Amino acid sequence: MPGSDVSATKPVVLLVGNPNVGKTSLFNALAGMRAKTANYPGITVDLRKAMIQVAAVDKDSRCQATSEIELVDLPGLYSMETASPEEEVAARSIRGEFQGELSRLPDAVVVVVDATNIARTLVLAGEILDRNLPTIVAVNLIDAAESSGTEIRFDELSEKLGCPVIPVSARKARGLGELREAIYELTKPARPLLPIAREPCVAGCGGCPFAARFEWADGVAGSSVRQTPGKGVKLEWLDRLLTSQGIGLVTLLGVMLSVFFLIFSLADLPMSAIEDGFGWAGRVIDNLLPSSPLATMIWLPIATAISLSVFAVAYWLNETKWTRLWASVAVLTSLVIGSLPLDDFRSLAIDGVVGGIAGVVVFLPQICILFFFITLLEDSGYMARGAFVMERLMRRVGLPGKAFVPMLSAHACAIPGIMAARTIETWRDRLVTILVLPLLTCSARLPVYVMVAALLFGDSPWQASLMFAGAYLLGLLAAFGTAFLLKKTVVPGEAAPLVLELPNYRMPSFRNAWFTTVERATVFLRGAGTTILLISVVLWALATYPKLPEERTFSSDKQQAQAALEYSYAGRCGQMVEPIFAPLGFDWKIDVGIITSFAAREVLVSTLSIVYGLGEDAAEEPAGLVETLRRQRRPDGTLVFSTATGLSLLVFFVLAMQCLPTQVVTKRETGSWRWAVFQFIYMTVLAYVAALIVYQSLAAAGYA
Ligand SMILES: Nc1nc2c(ncn2[C@@H]2O[C@H](COP(=O)(O)OP(=O)(O)OP(=O)(O)O)[C@@H](O)[C@H]2O)c(=O)[nH]1
Ligand SMILES: [Mg+2]
Repeated sequence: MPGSDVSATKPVVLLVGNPNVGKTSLFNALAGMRAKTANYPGITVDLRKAMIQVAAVDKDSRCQATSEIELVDLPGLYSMETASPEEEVAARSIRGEFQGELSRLPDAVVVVVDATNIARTLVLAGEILDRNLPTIVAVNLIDAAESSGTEIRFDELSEKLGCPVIPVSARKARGLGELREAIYELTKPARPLLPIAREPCVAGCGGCPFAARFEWADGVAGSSVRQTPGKGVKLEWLDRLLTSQGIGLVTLLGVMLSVFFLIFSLADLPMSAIEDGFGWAGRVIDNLLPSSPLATMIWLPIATAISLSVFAVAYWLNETKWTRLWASVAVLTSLVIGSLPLDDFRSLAIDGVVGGIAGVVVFLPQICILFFFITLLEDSGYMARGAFVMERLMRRVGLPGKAFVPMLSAHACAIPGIMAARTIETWRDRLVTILVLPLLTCSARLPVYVMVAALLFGDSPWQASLMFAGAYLLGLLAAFGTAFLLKKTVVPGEAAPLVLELPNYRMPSFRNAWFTTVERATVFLRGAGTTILLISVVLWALATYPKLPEERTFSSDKQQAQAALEYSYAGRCGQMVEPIFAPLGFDWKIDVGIITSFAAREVLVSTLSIVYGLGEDAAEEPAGLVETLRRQRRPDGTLVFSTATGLSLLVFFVLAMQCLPTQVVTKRETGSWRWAVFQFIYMTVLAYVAALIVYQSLAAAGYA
């Protein structure tokens, strides 16, 4: 957790409010952080802390006085009478009962309310004010309120509430200085005790306290908020359409299809630029390494010299502690350089390292474009309408409505999705959600989808995006089908419905979309530079050694390269499992990719890049991954990547469980390996059978 090295003596200030009022956005703006925000409720499920400076001009001394406070972002809650675990996290912190670091009453509470919906979001403020904690009300989203013609008299509001009221806009960074000042005043050491000039918010109600609170909030809002007639945009008709069973579903499909179309029409240019870049890097390395026979002879002493100097630098680096990791990498590299003959080293650098990394990184543009648009959609409020449409279908198959947010996160990666399933109250609902989440398309599958789309439908962005949408849909249908089967067999029961308040439409923030995209890209590149790089080097070694005996001769270089590949460990291994995957249309080189991709799915593309790259004739014009794959032929002369094989490979990757970290998290969240093993067997068998059906039926129809 960021900033957890917090001293207990600093004042603790809580950010409290209804879900989706912009608490996390305000937290990010005040603390300079980038925690996840989105325009639907239930994004924050745990508390998050940061130390921030608050300051004010001291009235007596007339100097700027500063102090440090601990700001805590909480999950949203509607009332102190909580309904779900994440609301309970927030309520306990307010009551000062939270075990661990927050085990005392907060020094101040900032209640965040939504300027576009004051009456509803003030209800909680009333409840907090009745607790007599030092409170500030921050009216957020004033930018949105202004543009919809809502006028708020903040002085009057402050008088009615009996506490400071600060208008802010987390998005536009307005009012942050005033808020900091107000926090400073409330938390400064010698703070005078403020008399409470306010009637308790539920005074005089003999009946239902909830009704009284709503009435009170309506009264306060009614007297201090004015709506300019005709200015606010009423979009109820749109919501009726977007959440209806028919049009809503069609719209959701259309929106997703358009995003996929954008991916394929925009990514072409950056993708070929990256491909060219790696091609250029390969040529540079090739030219840098000496190639004359004499140089080959003296390579060993040169390599030893390079190796020793790298080692010396590594040793020196090791003295400073933080570079130990890099020093070990350098030592390892120096050993490899020193021990390889020149030609092998050339192949390792060009085919193994550059080829392996290039195979994955070329798909970066697609991933960036996807996340950019999805974040914009989330922020606009549209995704919450999508949730509404999906919720009805989900409940029918036994998935709880609350599974929607985990399902949305699982489209980046199953692991945060499984963790987000913690918000689901009942064990049955949580288990079903956890078991089906890995079937949804995570970003590790994207390179495989894009590769197949480029192979089969390289010239038609429309067909490519349809295929893409089909793959997403297949994952979703498989998840629904599995949930339904589970409901009928292993974990029977009815799922709980979701009470979801539709958030207002908001102008999406490009800044937020940009940062989310950069974050996803960084995760992806870090993977390419570490895991994928390591696997690529190991795979290169397995596909290169043992070498063909010298005495064997071949009629062409291409034949020799093929024979060498078949003779290697990877080749033998691939040929051994060939009979298992042959009915799915895979040749033994794809099988090597299937085996390595159980480490991480995207390793398939780097593996294919290396294995097919090594089998190429060195004299032939080098090509990018997709072009290389497209020209591969089987021994009988037919294309390896026919429509049947391509789609069978795609289906296998949509459905197979090929992610060890996810399994570990499933084990942790369900408390036993039983469910992780169940998930693995179930998904792998499903993937095999589905790919088998796809290949055999397409082959029968003449597409093999
Ligand atoms: N226009 C505008 N939008 C804002 C502002 N503050 C937040 N938002 C948007 O409101 C949405 C919700 O923001 P969050 O910060 O995730 O809200 P939250 O209160 O933390 O939500 P939960 O964690 O789900 O309770 C996001 O789409 C934000 O971009 C603002 O000042 N102006
Ligand atoms: Mg939040």
